Parts: sequence; structure tokens; C-alpha cells
Amino acid sequence: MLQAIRPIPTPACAPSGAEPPLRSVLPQAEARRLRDAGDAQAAADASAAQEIVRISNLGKVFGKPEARIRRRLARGESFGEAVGHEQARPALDQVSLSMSRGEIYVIMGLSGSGKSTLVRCVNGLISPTAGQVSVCGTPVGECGPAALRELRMRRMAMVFQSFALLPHMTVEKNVEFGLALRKEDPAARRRRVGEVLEMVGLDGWKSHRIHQLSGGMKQRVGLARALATDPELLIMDEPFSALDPLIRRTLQDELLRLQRELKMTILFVTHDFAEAARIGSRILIMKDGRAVQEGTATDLVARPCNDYVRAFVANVDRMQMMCAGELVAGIPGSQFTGARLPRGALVEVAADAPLSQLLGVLRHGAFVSVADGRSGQRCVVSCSEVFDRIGSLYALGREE
Ligand SMILES: Nc1ncnc2c1ncn2[C@@H]1O[C@H](COP(=O)(O)OP(=O)(O)OP(=O)(O)O)[C@@H](O)[C@H]1O
Repeated sequence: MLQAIRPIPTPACAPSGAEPPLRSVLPQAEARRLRDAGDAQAAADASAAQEIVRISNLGKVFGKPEARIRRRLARGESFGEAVGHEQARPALDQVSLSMSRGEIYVIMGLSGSGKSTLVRCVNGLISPTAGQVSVCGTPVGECGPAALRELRMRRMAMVFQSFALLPHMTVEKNVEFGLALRKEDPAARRRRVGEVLEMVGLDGWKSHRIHQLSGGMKQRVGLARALATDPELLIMDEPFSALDPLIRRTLQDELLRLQRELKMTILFVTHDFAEAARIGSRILIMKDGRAVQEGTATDLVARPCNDYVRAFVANVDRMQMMCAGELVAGIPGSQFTGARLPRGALVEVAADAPLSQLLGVLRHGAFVSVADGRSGQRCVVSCSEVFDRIGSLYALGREE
């Protein structure tokens, strides 16, 4: 049973809807099995199916120089050469990245670093000057208006900082908007609206109008509207930035829960490293249109590549940020394996538990087991190895 996020109480709560379907995801194990069986082509296909977004050498120059740069590119100049000759300042400068199914990929950077331009190239709102974007295998730049509409209607959905809801319409009308555009049957639409409102904790609120809701509730409606179409890619452009810190944290937690349950693939833009670290599987830091460094939050904190990244991660509480699984995976020689442990033999902590929880159990024995609920694997390490790893992370942070 899918667990709905904590419902917002209403005077008269509507009865809960049918259980929302869990979407199928191509299991990593299947790709591994095919590879092991020597079926290289099938394995390559399986891993391509895992890739939801591929961005290759994306470049964007706004304004008059763009046409001249395009002409230079057509004559065989590289993007760097063309931009140099025209003395242009690109909003995006040869950015490449790849997003896998089921991950939350965070893009962050200071204002003007190119985050929104990148997102607008992904959803086809603007055309890049150079490079390619493909979403679920479809090259966005090659789509005509009809194919682009299809891609936006069926494959991706957006959640905006400004909510972008229709303020005088009901919650229900807002949530079913994408389904109505797809001309889906009204009964199926109503059923789906009931399901997603339950998922975001708003069952019972469907007849309220948007202007009657708080900011946090409006963003739940925005999320429900995006989930209603069951997109392969959810793009969230600073979705929680306008909310107060408590609501923001609650919605981050709820997004994480939904992501785990629905295995959503999310491209998430934020200014805030603490937010990126809480929710991101990987984080890309951008500056002046360039990709400066990509990695997990732990990578970026432990090994910032320059002062710009160091400034982003400077005030991060490492203990809050890291989870038990990430910490033990960084211990030299540690390994997650399928080995079963005798019941009660060791203290066990979930891999996604915060580090504080791991530290809390260390006094109960000389070894601790960290269990990854998704893969069913566990990693056993000694308590002294855990302390050494924490020490080395702090030392790295100080040195750099
Ligand atoms: N339509 C446009 N015309 C001209 N320049 C633009 C346009 N859109 C963006 N830019 C420029 O491109 C660069 C990147 O802007 P972009 O909005 O992508 O940054 P951002 O990281 O999303 O910033 P913010 O966090 O403030 O939204 C900036 O220098 C901006 O001025």
C-alpha cells in the first residue's frame, strides 16, 4: 500500500481513494543479469532505458550574437571558438550531464549561473545554440511543435516556485488540468485527482479554491497536478524557495517519501545547498553557465574542487547531511553484500538513517551493520572504522 503523505485535516475529510498504482521501474539487477549472461546488446539497451535525460555539450547564447554564432558553428567552429570570436557571454557553456531513472538530480548555483536556462532547454521552451538534450530517448531539438507538446504532456511535468496555479479555480480543476489537456475520460480524471490529492495529503480539499490555501498547500496542489499525469521526468524549479523554513522542510520530507514510493525521476533546481544535500542523489554546481562540479553531497563537502564550491558547502552540518550508508561506503575496503546475519547478532541501522542515528548505536558493540532496504544488502563495519571515517571527513573539510 502506498503511504500517503501526512494529510492536511479538513472539516469533513473525503473518503480515501483507491490505492495508487506503483509504477514499474527497470531493475538494475535485470541489467546486471543480462550483462552476466553475456548479452552485451541487451545490457546496453537496459542501461539506455535507465537514462531519462542526456544533455551533451549544451550551449546557449541569448540576443544578437546567437545567429552569428550559429553560422560559425555551421562552418565547423567549436562553440568555444565561436563564442570567443563573437566575444559573447554564454548563458550555458558546454554543459553535459546524464540523469538515471529514479534519481533526484539537483542543479544549483548563484543567481545568473544558468539553472533556469538549462531547465528551459530540457523542456523545450528555448532552443540551445549548440549541443543536444534528449528526454526518454527523444531528442528535444528535433521535435516539431506537436511532438514537443506530446513530450510535455505525457513525459514530463513541472512544479514552479510561483506555483503557476489558476487562482480562481478549484483544487480539483487545477489538478486535472494536464489530464483534461490530454482529453482523458472525465471519470478517469476524477479518480486520478482523488488518488494524487490523497498522495499529497490534500484529500478533502478538492472543492476549495486556490486563493483559499496557504503557500505550502498551494505547492502540494502544484505537486499533485504534476503527479496526476504520471510523468517520467518531474522538473522542479525552486519549488520550495518561497515557503517558510518549517513548511519547506516538511515538503522536502514528503517529496523524498513520494520519490521513494513512486521511484520518480526529478530534476530539481535550488539555491540552497542544505536542501540539495537533503534531497539530491547527485548535485551539479553551476557558475557562469558552466558545470563546475558534480557529485553526491558528501563528495562535494569532502572534496570541493574550488573556492566557489567550497563557499557553497562551507556552513553545512556534515552530521545532518550524511546518511549512514554514505558514510560506511566511504570506509576503505567496506562492502555491501547479500550475506545474511544471524538475528540479533549485531546492532543494525538503515542505510538512509541520518549519521546521528549511526553514532547513537556505536556504544552498543564493537561492530555495526548498515542495511540497504532497497537492495537487501548490508555492510558490516567496526565502530573504530566509523570514527576514523568521520575524523577524516572533518579533516578534509578543514584542509581545503
Ligand atoms: N531571455 C533572456 N535574454 C537574455 N539573457 C537572458 C535570458 N534569460 C537568461 N538570460 C541570461 O542568462 C544568464 C543565466 O540566466 P538564468 O536565468 O538561467 O540563471 P539562473 O541561474 O536560473 O538565475 P536565477 O537563480 O536568478 O533564476 C544570465 O546572465 C541571464 O541574464
